[in-house]
Amino acid sequence: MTVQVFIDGAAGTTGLEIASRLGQRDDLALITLDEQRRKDDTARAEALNDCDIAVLCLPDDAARAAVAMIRNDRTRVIDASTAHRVAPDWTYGFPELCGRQAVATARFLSNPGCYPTGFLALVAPLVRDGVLPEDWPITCHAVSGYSGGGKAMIAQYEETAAPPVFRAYALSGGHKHLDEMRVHGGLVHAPVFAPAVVSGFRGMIVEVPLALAAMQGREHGSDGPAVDPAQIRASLQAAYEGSRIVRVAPDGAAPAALTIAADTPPFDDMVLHVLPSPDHAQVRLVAVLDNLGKGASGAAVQNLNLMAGLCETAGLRLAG
Ligand SMILES: NC(=O)C1=CN([C@@H]2O[C@H](COP(=O)(O)OP(=O)(O)OC[C@H]3O[C@@H](n4cnc5c(N)ncnc54)[C@H](OP(=O)(O)O)[C@@H]3O)[C@@H](O)[C@H]2O)C=CC1
Ligand SMILES: CC(=O)N[C@@H](CCC(=O)OP(=O)(O)O)C(=O)O
Repeated sequence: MTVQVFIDGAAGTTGLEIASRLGQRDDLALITLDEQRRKDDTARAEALNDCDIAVLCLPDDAARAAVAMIRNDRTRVIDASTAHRVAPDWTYGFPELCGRQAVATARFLSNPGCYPTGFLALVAPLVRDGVLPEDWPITCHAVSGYSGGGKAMIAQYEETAAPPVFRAYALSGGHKHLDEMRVHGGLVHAPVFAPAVVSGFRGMIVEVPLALAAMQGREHGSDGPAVDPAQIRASLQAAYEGSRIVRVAPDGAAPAALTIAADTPPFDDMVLHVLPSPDHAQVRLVAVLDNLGKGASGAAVQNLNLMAGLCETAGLRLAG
């Protein structure tokens, strides 16, 4: 039987990219609402209750309201918003970290945030494997394309004469992703999070620098085992072994730069770099991903495929 999918918020940035990924598929049928009805609650409630899987690409409050409109015990939900990411009765939709089976059987699934996807891919396996203590003081620097801010930010960048080329924000802390990073990272403390937006459309670089030597001999005890970049690499390689989506860049000389081209097409893979200093006293962990690929829309399609029992990567634009 063909799986019926309804994208609530299909005219938005994330929704459009999901629809374009699903457009050529014949194993799924899309329920669509025209421009006049896409924000009509009666039409939305009908679609939400008629579909097998609803993908919510809405602001947080609208996503909560959409879930409340579901009156049956059958419709399954993938929520791309922040609303349910640390809710205890929701499954966190990061199959490489939380398990494909958990995703495949989820009724209510929360799609990870874009920055947390890069952050958690780098940090969660290390904490889980005991390579990093759960109370390590972690910092995360990240740079996103402006599509990360949705339609409103796209308009700011594309309809303003001279938008900023670089915009650091969340300067007083309190970013909406902090809880998600802490909880799913297995961390005691939320990271110090320093995000920025640049004037390219898509893509993001998320970095977690670790001062390995500086931390030895402090609260973790001078006799404690040193954290070595080789252990970090081994933990990440084991976590993503066999994944076609998340991979660890080969060991060797660090690239001169990590870049995302201004006109880069959508991409769904995420590459993790382990970049130690020559003396291994420091390491920079860096994730390169598309905020609208593994950071949102591609991840939603991956989760949808697992939930519907379809090929995990069908419909994702994967290189190879
Ligand atoms: N952009 C990104 O890179 C990422 C986004 N997300 C999350 O995905 C969600 C959607 O984000 P994004 O696509 O960027 O946002 P957009 O603003 O681009 O799209 C949101 C869409 O939801 C529609 N909408 C708002 N309220 C309602 C409502 N009550 N009923 C029906 N439709 C409604 C909007 O309508 P209208 O067109 O009229 O404004 C718009 O089309 C957000 O929660 C965001 O946090 C997650 C990861 C990354
Ligand atoms: C560039 C930009 O503004 N990014 C957004 C995060 C992207 C997003 O919409 O958040 P989710 O990934 O949680 O859905 C922000 O920092 O609030």
